[in-house]
Amino acid sequence: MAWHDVRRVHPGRRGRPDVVALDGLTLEGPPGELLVLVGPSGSGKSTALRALAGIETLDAGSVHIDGADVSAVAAHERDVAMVFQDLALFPHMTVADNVLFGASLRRLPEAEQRTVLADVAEQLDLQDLLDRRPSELSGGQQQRVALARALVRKPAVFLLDEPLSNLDARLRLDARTRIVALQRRLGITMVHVTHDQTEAMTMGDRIAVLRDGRLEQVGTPREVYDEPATSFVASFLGMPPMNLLPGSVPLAGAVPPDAATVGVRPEDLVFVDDGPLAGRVLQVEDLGSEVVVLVDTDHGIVHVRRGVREPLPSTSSVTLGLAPGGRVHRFDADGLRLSTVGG
Ligand SMILES: Nc1ncnc2c1ncn2[C@@H]1O[C@H](COP(=O)(O)OP(=O)(O)OP(=O)(O)O)[C@@H](O)[C@H]1O
Repeated sequence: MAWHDVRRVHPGRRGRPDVVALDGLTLEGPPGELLVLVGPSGSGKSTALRALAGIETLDAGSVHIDGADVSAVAAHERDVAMVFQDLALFPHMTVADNVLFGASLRRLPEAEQRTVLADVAEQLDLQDLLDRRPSELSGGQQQRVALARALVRKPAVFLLDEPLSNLDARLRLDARTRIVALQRRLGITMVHVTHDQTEAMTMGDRIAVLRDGRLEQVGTPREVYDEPATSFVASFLGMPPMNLLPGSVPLAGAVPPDAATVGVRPEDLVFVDDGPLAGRVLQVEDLGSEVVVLVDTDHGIVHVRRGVREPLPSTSSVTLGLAPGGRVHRFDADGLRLSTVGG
C-alpha cells in the first residue's frame, strides 16, 4: 500500500481555522508488511488509514493498493477491511452471523460458509463462542470477533484503527501477540494505528512516525529507536522518553560543539563520581523489572533507568555520566539528528 503526497484539510467550522489533517503524506510499504502508524493525538494517523480505506476524501495526492491507484475507487470496491476502536459488532446477531455478515460471504454455499467460519474461528479461538451474542462476550473476545469478521473477507490490506485501546493491559498483550502471529502466518498486509509506543515497537515490521500530518520517520523499530531522525521521534519513542539536554552538556566527552541539543536514553546514563551532569535525586520509581530514577538537574528532570540489582546512589546529590557503550545523539536547532556518538 502507498500514500503519495496525500493532503486532507478539514474545513474549520463556526469561524475556526481549517485543520490540515494530512499535509503531503508520502509513505509506502511492501505487500505482506505489518506497518504501524504512530504519533501523538491529532497527527493524522486515523485520517491516513481512512484515506486508504476510501472513507476520507483526498484534497490532493493518491493512495495505492497492490500497486494500483485506488484514489477514485469507491470504499466498498477497495480490497480492504478495517477494524475500528469501537469494533462495531451487531448486538442482535450471534458471533457466527457477525463474522459472516457481508453479502459476498452470504452468497457462498452454506457448506462453504461453514468451512470459512470454522477456519477463522480456529485461528482466533472463537470455536466455543459462535452462538453467543456480543453482550455475552468479554472485551477481548469481542475484539477477536471483530478481527475475524475482517479476516474472512481476505482483504489485500487489513486496517486496524486502535482496536486494542479498550482492552486492559493483559488482554492487550494477548491480542497483540495474536494479531502479529496471524499476520505472520497469513502473510497479510496490515496497517495498524496506535498511539501506544510499546505496541508500535513490538508489533511493527516497520514503524511510521507521524507528526502534524507528515511523515517524520519510517524504519524498523530498532532503527527508529536507535537512530531517530529527529528529536521529536527521539522523545516520542521510549518510556521514559529520551532525555534532551542543551548541546553544551559534555556527555560524550569532546564532541563537535555544533549541536543545539543532545539526547541520551535513560538506560545510557549511569551514576558516576564527578560526571558531567550534576543533580539531585527527586524520586526512585521501582517498576519491578527496572528502576527509574528522576534526577533534578540545571537542565530539567533527567530520567535514569537502572537494573534492579544495581546499587542506587547513597546520597541525594549525584552526578551522571554516559554508561559504557551508551550513545549520545546530537540534534541541530531544527531538531534534525546530526550524528550519534558512542554505542
Ligand atoms: N471530520 C473532521 N472534521 C474536522 N477536523 C477533523 C476531522 N477529522 C479529523 N480532524 C482533525 O484532523 C487532525 C487529524 O486527526 P486524526 O484523527 O487523523 O488524528 P490521529 O493521529 O488519528 O489522532 P488520535 O490519536 O487522537 O485518534 C486532528 O487535528 C483532528 O482534530
